[in-house]
Amino acid sequence: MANIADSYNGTPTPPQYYRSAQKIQADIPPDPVRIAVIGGTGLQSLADFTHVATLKPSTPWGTPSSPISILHHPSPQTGKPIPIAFLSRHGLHHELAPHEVPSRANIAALRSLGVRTIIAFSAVGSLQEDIKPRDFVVPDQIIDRTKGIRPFTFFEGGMVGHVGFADPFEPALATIVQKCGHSLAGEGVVLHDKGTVVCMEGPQFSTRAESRMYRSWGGSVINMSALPEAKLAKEAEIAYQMICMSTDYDCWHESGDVTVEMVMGNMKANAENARRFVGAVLDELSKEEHGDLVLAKHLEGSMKFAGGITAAPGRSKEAKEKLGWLFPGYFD
Ligand SMILES: CSC[C@H]1O[C@H](OP(=O)(O)O)[C@H](O)[C@@H]1O
Ligand SMILES: Nc1ncnc2[nH]cnc12
Repeated sequence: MANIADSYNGTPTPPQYYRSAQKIQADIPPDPVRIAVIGGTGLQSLADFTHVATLKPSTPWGTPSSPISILHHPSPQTGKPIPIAFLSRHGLHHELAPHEVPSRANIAALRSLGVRTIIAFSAVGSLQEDIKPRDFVVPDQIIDRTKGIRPFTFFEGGMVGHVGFADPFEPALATIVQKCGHSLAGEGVVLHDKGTVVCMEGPQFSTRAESRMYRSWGGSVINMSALPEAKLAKEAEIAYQMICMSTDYDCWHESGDVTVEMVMGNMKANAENARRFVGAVLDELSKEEHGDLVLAKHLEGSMKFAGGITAAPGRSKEAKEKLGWLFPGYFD
């Protein structure tokens, strides 16, 4: 049996060992974890939930951005605790720049725990007058303006995979998120049901010419985090939806250029609404009627075919081992 040291020595830990190898503070809840929240800028923890364990998993793609907290969320129907995984995208202290976020390790680690649904939070700049600072947006599309310097696929080095990415977010999850957001209108949550998120490389903010160009392209909001996270979630057969909170008008707007103080100030001022929003979404996802969606049944097995294009003689041993870790039994 693997021991706790395996979490630290860089050895990829097979998913089946996580219960024994990666417990740090307490026993892992007996149920597999199906739902994860990835917190972004200004949302580095979910304080209102009961913390039951902290995991430090290792994967063939390295270690995640932060320890993974396992939280208990009481089911609104049965009161039974539902385990939720929480990961802080930029680390516990925001020490990782957008291009340094180990997205493959994050997504692989979450999948290995059993996660099949991710709600990802992001602080964004607004590219549209009607999306005001502190408004929320449920994006349905992405424009990729990253520069190819972030590892963006699990399928490489001897195993090729091509997955559909026409809808980068999960429409059924978006519907739930929209309903929950609107239910909080009385608490001051303003929600835009759709939007295109431009994902830029950063870490510098855009030039004014770029910001104006993104507006002319139909961009609604801009961040530095939607990719490769959304692509990797898709490859990992995980239903993924981002919730964006506008923190500024980017630099196209006459009100002034974006600064970190502005982003953090608006994020902090609206943190309570962000937490309420996430809580409402978790309440809804915990309902039995969403069981199949939360398990992403509709995505299950899709990579067996999308990732099986490389004929057996062309598959490298290393790629097979890594992908076998992520998808046990798919490519044997
Ligand atoms: C601190 S402003 C730029 C930073 O904020 C957003 O982070 P996240 O998406 O993780 O909330 C944006 O993507 C940039 O990484
Ligand atoms: N204006 C902006 N550009 C890119 N990412 C952001 N995150 C928050 N505001 C942003």
